[in-house]
Amino acid sequence: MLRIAVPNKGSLSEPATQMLAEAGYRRRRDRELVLPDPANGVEFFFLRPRDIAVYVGTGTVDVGITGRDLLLDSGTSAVEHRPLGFARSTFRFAAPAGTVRSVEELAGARVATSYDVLVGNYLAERGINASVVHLDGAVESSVQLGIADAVADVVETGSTLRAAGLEVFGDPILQSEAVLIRPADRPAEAAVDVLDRRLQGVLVARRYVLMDYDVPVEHVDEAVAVTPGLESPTVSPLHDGNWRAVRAMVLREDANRVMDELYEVGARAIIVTSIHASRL
Ligand SMILES: Nc1ncnc2c1ncn2[C@@H]1O[C@H](COP(=O)(O)OP(=O)(O)OP(=O)(O)O)[C@@H](O)[C@H]1O
Ligand SMILES: O=P(O)(O)OC[C@H]1O[C@H](OP(=O)(O)OP(=O)(O)O)[C@H](O)[C@@H]1O
Ligand SMILES: [Mg+2]
Repeated sequence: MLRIAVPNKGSLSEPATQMLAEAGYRRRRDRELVLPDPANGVEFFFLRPRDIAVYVGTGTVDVGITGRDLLLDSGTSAVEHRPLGFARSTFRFAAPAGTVRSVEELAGARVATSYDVLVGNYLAERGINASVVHLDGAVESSVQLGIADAVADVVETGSTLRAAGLEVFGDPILQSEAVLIRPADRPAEAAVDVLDRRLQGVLVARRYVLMDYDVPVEHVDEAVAVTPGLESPTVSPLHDGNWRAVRAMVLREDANRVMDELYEVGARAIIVTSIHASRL
């Protein structure tokens, strides 16, 4: 039975649960901490997102979902197996407008963060001697309240920073997103491969749509060049021998541009459908 750690709270919890449900696993109904799913040969452990790398790093659980930032901050030996495409954020320094312009200027300053190891390593690698102030959350308030000169925190829309009168400076410390992690010293076992393929299937189903259209025989090559698909598009005969039907996968975000281009080359009856599940 594969043991899988899943965040029980916070920004990662709901999208992780949703993704696992779309991948065909049993969904958590209440606030259970352990959820066996024997039909799929797995057992879920709902843990604090910050603790997941600790469990996976020691091999207590086989695989887990957490944030890349949390993984790096954990200092454990767990490794990233695959990015999962949700909870995307950057991790950045910020300070009141005009007070700190570069990371080098943090020398001698107090930097508040919930990610001490990540920030400590980043500063140490650059030889910058700043003191790291640990806070559990609402880090953005620390400067106004006088216990820090700058912060290092998760930024998604930037609205929390703005509301606190802070501005980012320096390069992003990290681009983060939810990731599947596994122990460093253990090769991915077959059961992990199944989970991994299922999660990839969800990612593909979310990223792509299926496009069907009819096109005159003499324009098939031009149309197929617009929709090359993953391997190669399906081209089928129609009852009217002058036309062909084509089916191909297209990136969801490109769907309208692709439909415009297909129409230009003579395609008609262009239909887009969502992909419910996939296995590449
Ligand atoms: N606004 C956000 N947008 C995207 N990802 C976020 C956001 N806030 C936190 N995360 C991500 O969530 C993970 C942190 O989860 P955690 O549950 O510790 O904090 P949280 O989501 O802020 O929840 P809490 O309410 O407990 O503070 C990190 O990987 C972080 O990058
Ligand atoms: O750039 P934004 O879209 O504003 O999002 C970023 C904010 O979201 C998270 O905070 P959360 O609400 O989880 O509170 P916390 O600081 O107590 O964790 C994160 O810690 C940032 O503060
Ligand atoms: Mg938070």
